[in-house]
Amino acid sequence: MVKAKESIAVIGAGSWGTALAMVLADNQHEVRLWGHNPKQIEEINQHHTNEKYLPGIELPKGIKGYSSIKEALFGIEMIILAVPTKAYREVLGQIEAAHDKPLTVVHVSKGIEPDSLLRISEMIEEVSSPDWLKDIVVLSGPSHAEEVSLRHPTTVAVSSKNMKAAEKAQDLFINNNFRVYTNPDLIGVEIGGALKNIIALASGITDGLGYGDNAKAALMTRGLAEISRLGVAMGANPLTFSGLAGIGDLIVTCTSVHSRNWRAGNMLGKGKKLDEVLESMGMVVEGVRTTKAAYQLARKYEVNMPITEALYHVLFNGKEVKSAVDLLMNRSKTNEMEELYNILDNRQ
Ligand SMILES: NC(=O)C1=CN([C@@H]2O[C@H](COP(=O)(O)OP(=O)(O)OC[C@H]3O[C@@H](n4cnc5c(N)ncnc54)[C@H](OP(=O)(O)O)[C@@H]3O)[C@@H](O)[C@H]2O)C=CC1
Ligand SMILES: O=C(CO)COP(=O)(O)O
Repeated sequence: MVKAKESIAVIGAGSWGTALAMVLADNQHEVRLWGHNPKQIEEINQHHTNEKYLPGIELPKGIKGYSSIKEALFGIEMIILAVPTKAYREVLGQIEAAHDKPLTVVHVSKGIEPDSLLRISEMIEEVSSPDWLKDIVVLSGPSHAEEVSLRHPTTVAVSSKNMKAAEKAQDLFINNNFRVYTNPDLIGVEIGGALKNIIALASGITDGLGYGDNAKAALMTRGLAEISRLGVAMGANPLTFSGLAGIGDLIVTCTSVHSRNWRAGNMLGKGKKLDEVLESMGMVVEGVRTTKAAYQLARKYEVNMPITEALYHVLFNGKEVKSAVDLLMNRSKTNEMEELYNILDNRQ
């Protein structure tokens, strides 16, 4: 596949920003990786490594680190936004002040903002002036940075209100190891990627409690049911949840030791306190804030989300993990498919 060489700025030099910079550099694009830690940028430029976030990985020489966002954005028309959700407003403010040309933003983060209850693309739209923001694309799917950086086969989906912009992102990233699909359901792709982290935390907890595969399969299946219920109430296409940004990402995050959400949950299940767990991680655990946001969204849309609710009480109200599981198992009996039938009836 012959591709046009582009100049692209990756904003955020953590694990995911760095792994995606590698994919773009492998595709021969000029890649500027911006991070706010000058020492880390020096390491990227001098040693071609990012040891804190991708230990043992040699970065392609085509990646150049930048600690000045103004320099990183000079002449640039496409950025990849790869910072934690909670940093978006601050970083978008810096981009607005430093941009050179109108930008297409490909966001690759997985979260929902608590209280405002905005999806990431909505937050970008709210914060950014149309003077500099051209299009917003989301890239999401089952993709641990550690495996992408080893060039192991990975599949993701891209979506946007403007599918031409999504197709452009597909062309920039796709290669023999990194297969990119388009999906026109922006809401579903963002909701699936964000909410699977809640179920990954819960799966880590049941693993930490010593429960087995039955418990995890139950969480994943019933978790997907409640993610779909909320997503559909918010306007998503139910089919998206059986795709890469839905079940795909749920599987990879609930079953992999690479997942920071699973690992954090595992420590909670073993009896550690949330504060000490988050301190020991050294990387973002998006599922914690997303649990709060999803709990609030469930109330707003009057959708039943028992796993999210149980986890919310564990994380924010000091509920014991074991009693949260007992509570879930002792809910009043129900028909597995009832709510699905209701959703389908309402859509006719
Ligand atoms: N890692 C993965 O496998 C995947 C992650 N994602 C998503 O990508 C997003 C980013 O995650 P990931 O890269 O893993 O997170 P990491 O914790 O690995 O890295 C986060 C990066 O963002 C930087 N950062 C934090 N706050 C700011 C700020 N205010 N201004 C500038 N930079 C900031 C951090 O800098 P510092 O080092 O100074 O803290 C760090 O470089 C998340 O939403 C995550 O869910 C999606 C798919 C896969
Ligand atoms: O989103 C991811 C894989 O698709 C990464 O998950 P964690 O943030 O839990 O590591």
